[in-house]
Amino acid sequence: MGKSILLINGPNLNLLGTREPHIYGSTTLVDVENNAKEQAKSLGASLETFQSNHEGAIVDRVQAARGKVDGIIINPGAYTHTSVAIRDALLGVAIPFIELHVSNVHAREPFRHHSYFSDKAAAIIVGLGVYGYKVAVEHVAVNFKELEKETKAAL
Ligand SMILES: O=C1C[C@@](O)(C(=O)O)C[C@@H](O)[C@@H]1O
Repeated sequence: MGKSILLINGPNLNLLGTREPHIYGSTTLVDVENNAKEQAKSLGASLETFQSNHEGAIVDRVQAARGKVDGIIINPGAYTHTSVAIRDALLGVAIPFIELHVSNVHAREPFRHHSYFSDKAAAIIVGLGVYGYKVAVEHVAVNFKELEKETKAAL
């Protein structure tokens, strides 16, 4: 059966395409989400999208995914650097996730260098622009089962 994927974008990513385009590019979130859905479909997977500027709403959405989703792709936006609550939600539902950043956070302000997600993420994608979403969808749709097996074997 095809994978079920949840794509979550955090605060201010609704402004993608218009927000600081020199950093985040000119593709809008609607384009990113539609492309991701089409791509998932072409790989035999299904993909739902969620964007919120509110930490608790993201926690609620992650909790609602419990038992229903094979993998989460999350760009937590600024919550990357602050949110123990979203980290705990992801660990609580035990769904493997990919952490994604459009920009290379490590080449930016020092406060962006720390992430509450990276040590628990199955993979981290930074600095590929919106192309990162394409890589993430392909990885979850095609490779995630293999990855789970490898991770379990290594434990
Ligand atoms: O909102 C964002 C977007 C971001 O997650 C990125 O996609 O590059 C990087 C974060 O530091 C920032 O707060």
